[in-house]
Amino acid sequence: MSEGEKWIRRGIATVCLSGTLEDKLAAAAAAGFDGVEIFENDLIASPLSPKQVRERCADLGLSIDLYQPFRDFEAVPGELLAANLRRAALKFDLMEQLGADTMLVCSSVSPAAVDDDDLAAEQLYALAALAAERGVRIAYEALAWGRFVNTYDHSWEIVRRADHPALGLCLDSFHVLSRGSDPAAIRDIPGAKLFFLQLADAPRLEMDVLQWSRHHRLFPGQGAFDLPAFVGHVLAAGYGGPLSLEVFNDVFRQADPERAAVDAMRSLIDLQERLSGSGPAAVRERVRIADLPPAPDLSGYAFTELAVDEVSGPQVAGALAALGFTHTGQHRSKPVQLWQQGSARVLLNAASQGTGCPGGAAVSALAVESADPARSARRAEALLAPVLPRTRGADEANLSAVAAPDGTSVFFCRTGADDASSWVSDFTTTGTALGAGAGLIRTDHVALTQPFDHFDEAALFYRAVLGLDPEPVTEFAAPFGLIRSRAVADPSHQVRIALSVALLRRGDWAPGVPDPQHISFVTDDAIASARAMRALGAPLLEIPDNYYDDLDARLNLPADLLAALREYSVLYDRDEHGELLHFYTEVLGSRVFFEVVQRVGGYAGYGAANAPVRMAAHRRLRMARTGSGPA
Ligand SMILES: O=C(O)c1ccc(O)c(O)c1
Ligand SMILES: [Mg+2]
Repeated sequence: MSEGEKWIRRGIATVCLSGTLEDKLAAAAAAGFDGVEIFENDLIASPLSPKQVRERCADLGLSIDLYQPFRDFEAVPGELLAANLRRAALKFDLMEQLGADTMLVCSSVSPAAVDDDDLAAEQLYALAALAAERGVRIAYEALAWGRFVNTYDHSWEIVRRADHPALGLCLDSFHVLSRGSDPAAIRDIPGAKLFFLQLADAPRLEMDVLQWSRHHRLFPGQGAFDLPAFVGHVLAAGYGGPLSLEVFNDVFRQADPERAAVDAMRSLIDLQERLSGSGPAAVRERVRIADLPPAPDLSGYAFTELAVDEVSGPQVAGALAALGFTHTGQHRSKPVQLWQQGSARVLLNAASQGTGCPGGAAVSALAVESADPARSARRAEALLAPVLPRTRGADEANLSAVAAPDGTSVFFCRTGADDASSWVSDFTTTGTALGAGAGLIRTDHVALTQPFDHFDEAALFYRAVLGLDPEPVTEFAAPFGLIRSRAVADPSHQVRIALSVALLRRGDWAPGVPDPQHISFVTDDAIASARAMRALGAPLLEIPDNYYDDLDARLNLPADLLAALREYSVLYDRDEHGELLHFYTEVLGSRVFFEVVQRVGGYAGYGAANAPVRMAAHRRLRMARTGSGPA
């Protein structure tokens, strides 16, 4: 077997990407794909002749793995068959010029089709015979909404009956998994009959399957389907073609194609890593990516960094002091302060440009404690994370950082090490964190609102780059629109990142905090921390009485607990594992605030049920401050 055949090839359908055919091909090549599926409409709209497209692809190092889709062919009355075969013959001419040897035929949705498997098989045989004369293969795909053929086992039954060497199957994970078919039986199909494999993930939705497919597909790892298991079956059956993405998604179709293609490639690298972890050795070897180091264990946050300016800097510093933090260090060469309490560390960086607006503050970086920071950085690069250029003094730590899709820098550190990954020696000591402060122990999570167009990309990025596990998507009704959130966390829950997004693009009426972000710290006694912080003058967020009356009605908490929660404006939630007591500060600068959480008995969530109350409280304060509305 040659090197070229040993490693599985990666492809992408042009329909996944935005722009003209030329834009799409350039983007696919730049992201490192080996091949493309050419979507017919992209070709039709292109000024390039099929031969020129072939040349363009060759120049870009792309093979044309599939021409698609050819629709409404099979099981029609005789007079229509002739027309369909003529249509196919002309497409075979085109494919010859393109240099594409496989044509996708989707199961018919035509009102002219009849429910007759023998007729479908007979006509597909005729098509395959014509194709074979032209050196072309037919890959028959059951659309989930096909009129009579809408499951993979049915499409296989027809292909099996037709029994022509130029006729095989195209399996599309969306069509198989959206219908709830058991993919395990794919293993029983001869590998040589699996001509093509299209991959798409999707969120679990209860809706019409065609709408679901045409608008909501996602790249593997971004949705709810078990793609590693699915692909595992297909490879175990002996499929030898590419892993090819076919994702119809409203957002991706409007996104910068170069960026979307990178997101797509990252999804395949991640999928290959998952596949290489189990299954037969021969399959594992084919999908393995040699230069992708496994994710090192993470043991927590080294620090989080806020970009501040001369207005927000002192305001945030004052708030941190009142939360019991100590200003323990000053950067040797930059206007960066280190604040610490327990192992919770916050940097205030007045040098970066990233505050968003005058007087604003924003999360500019998060730094994780990695068992092997250099390996973490190599992994991030292998997953196509943009490596950030760094300016640093001669003897300062050489921390590598990458940029997440939302612009946040991600650093890999080992705070206790005596090498470059320990960043603390870049700071001169300005104070010592004495005692317990106000009881904060470490950072619990960082919550980042994502740009609408990059939510799914960001979740996959953080998950794959940092080796985190996704938590279920939750959605809740908030005062200014629905919010979707999804957290990702390492297996031991030392690093949690909570991502959220408004379900629709925001309009102009956006009176809430725009794109809020917060950093959450752990206490083991929320009431005591709130009391201590209040005594220090911390700007804690007040929660209205209605909230506590409702808590009482819903949960019947012990009276003294309820009274303490109410007195200190501490919120409460419960899940099947335990309880959450948590409270917030006011917004500092334009969008950032802090949270304190006490997780009791393994509570796993983030208090989403309370987020609307928090949002309304923040809005009330904002209006009171700016004098532009009722308090
Ligand atoms: O939505 C469609 O029409 C369509 C076309 C081609 C495909 O491969 C597919 O999965 C869906
Ligand atoms: Mg398909």
